[in-house]
Amino acid sequence: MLAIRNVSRIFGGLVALDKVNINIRKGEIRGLIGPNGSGKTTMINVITGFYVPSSGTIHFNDKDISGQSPYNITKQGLVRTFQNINLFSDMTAIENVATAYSLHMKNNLFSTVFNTSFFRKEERRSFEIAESILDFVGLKDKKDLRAKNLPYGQQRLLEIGRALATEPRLLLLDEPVAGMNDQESDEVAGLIQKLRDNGKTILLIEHHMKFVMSLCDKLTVLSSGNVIAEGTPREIQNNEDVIRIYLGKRRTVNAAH
Ligand SMILES: Nc1ncnc2c1ncn2[C@@H]1O[C@H](COP(=O)(O)OP(=O)(O)OP(=O)(O)O)[C@@H](O)[C@H]1O
Repeated sequence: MLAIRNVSRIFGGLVALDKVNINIRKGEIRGLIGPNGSGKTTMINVITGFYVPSSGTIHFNDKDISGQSPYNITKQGLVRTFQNINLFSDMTAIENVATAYSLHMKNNLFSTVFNTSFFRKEERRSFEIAESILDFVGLKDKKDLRAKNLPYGQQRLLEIGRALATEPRLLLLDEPVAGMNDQESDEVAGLIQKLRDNGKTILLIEHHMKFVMSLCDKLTVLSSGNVIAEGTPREIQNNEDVIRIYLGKRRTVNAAH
């Protein structure tokens, strides 16, 4: 579904990604891990069009998307969430999701300005869809609360809800459980599994080892812009190179976090 071939990204003299190859199959949950500064965020930014690759290609469903704008890439079903909360804080939960859906559907200016019956119908539909998405992410009973009044974990769930409103086929989650307690991260893990069961493909960056090890089908490990290992969580836990790069922090990858 996603084929990253020989992708490099250079900032000045710094090689943030060095001829990276990654292939992601439809329906898998892939984790991208690696120490700070190893190139994970740069990889997501390159995939989603926020950065243009210095060289190499990215194909999504067999189509070359390298260097396309983030807007165009999102429209094709490759959608991301951000490390930091990125909600309309004064809007309610349902408004946040409905807005994301409407923007995705792009009501034309004419119908918006003149408030035609078409627009009113579309608006009703966007709220119906938003409600079903909130139900899916477990926030239906919070739909009328302002985003800023939700606890942190629920704000992150709402962000995933906003991403779902743009009808992704491949969802990229940037540190989805950063700062969450165990119960909150279990909820996110359950949601990601449910997404996969509904036909989505997931690529996630996460430092929380227990989370990625229990959730992901396969892991790709970056170190200094290079893929140093790829395999099942069990294979990665036993990989000498991976254990070595994590040794500075903890004794084994398995024990981390
Ligand atoms: N816009 C930029 N300009 C210059 N250097 C950058 C830029 N973005 C990233 N880098 C550098 O590229 C390297 C990879 O950074 P990146 O943020 O992708 O790593 P990361 O694995 O996501 O780290 P973390 O886990 O801390 O988020 C780092 O050395 C970083 O300083």
